[in-house]
Amino acid sequence: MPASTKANASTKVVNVAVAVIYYKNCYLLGFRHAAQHQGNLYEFVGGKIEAQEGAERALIREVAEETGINVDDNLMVKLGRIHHDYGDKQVSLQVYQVELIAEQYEQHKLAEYGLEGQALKWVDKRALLAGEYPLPAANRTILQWLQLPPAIAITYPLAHFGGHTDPAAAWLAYHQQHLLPSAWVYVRLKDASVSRADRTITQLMQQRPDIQVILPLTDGSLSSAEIRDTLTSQALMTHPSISAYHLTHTELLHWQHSQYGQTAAADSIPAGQPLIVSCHNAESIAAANQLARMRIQQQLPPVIGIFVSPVLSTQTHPDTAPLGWQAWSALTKLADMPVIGLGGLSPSMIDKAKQYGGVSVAGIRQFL
Ligand SMILES: Nc1nc2c([nH]c(=O)n2[C@H]2C[C@H](O)[C@@H](COP(=O)(O)OP(=O)(O)OP(=O)(O)O)O2)c(=O)[nH]1
Repeated sequence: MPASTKANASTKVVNVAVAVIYYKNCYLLGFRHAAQHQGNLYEFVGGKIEAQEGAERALIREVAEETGINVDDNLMVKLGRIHHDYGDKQVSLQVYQVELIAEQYEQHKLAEYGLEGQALKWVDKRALLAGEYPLPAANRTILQWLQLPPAIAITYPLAHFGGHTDPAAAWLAYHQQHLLPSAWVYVRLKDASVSRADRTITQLMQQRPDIQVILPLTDGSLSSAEIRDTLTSQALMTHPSISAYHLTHTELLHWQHSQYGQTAAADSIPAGQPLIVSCHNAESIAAANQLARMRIQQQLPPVIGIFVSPVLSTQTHPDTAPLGWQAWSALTKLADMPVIGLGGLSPSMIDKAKQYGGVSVAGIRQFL
């Protein structure tokens, strides 16, 4: 093959549809043949998207061809899109979660081989996420996405306890008591006093070591650098329950603009933890996609989700017009990472959120 043709072949991006098939806590993996690209590794069922074929159609076809499972009528929820450069091949994975119904699982749970002779294995979610099954490098991001729970609680702003003699103590007592066991919690006070925010958040994490914490990049009105110096003090930085850092819509757009000039905002984003970002429109989702691509390229922990809000009207933002489910659903389609519904929702609305393209729901009052 002439060198130029070889170079073109290696830069051509292969579009792949990937199905994360599961029933309850059991996830289906295939095993790639030694001779295949990324051979001798486990994989989620999937394959190349053909010309003129959409990702979802390709997925239905590949799942049927490889496993015999007909997922035509199953709900598919898009998790995201990953561009990965393996050096010898570039792939763009379009990843969907496909939940089987009991009958489908019963029918296929004992199959040890797929229709193409490949080994199949149903594995426990915990073992999968713990990395017990070696997968291609691009799948690291998928495993991080799968950590997201169906519901995320958000703490009340400190001002909510403004009537108390010691609002921080009241905030702490309330959340210490009301957070559900092992809950994922976006812990923020929306308070201008950085030292108070730091102290109060640390206390909550000490009192409730079971919770998984999403920390604000900033809290109150101080600059990213100041809060990071305080919030990422040794004790907090190394706390095992920090699941992610959160960027507000404003911080995200600030990051995007700083890409082309001063880099202070870019530098203020922690490199060691996954991120969750707030978006309200197509522009900020495009910025979140850009940030997500950069994190993958730099092999940093990924953007594991975005809050897209407000889905419905809320008491906290009575003047903001809600998106409504249809417009929210249109926005979920633009995102290259899992979407979390926020605004006027309750944990019981998770099924509705999935039907409209999200993977989780979040909120304050209904989630505490
Ligand atoms: N099916 C699947 N492919 C994955 C995953 N992760 C990942 O990086 N890939 C990559 C490996 C391959 O380069 C590509 C999948 O393409 P494929 O399975 O249709 O293609 P292949 O090269 O193995 O097969 P072929 O050319 O012989 O048809 O995507 C995954 O979880 N599932």
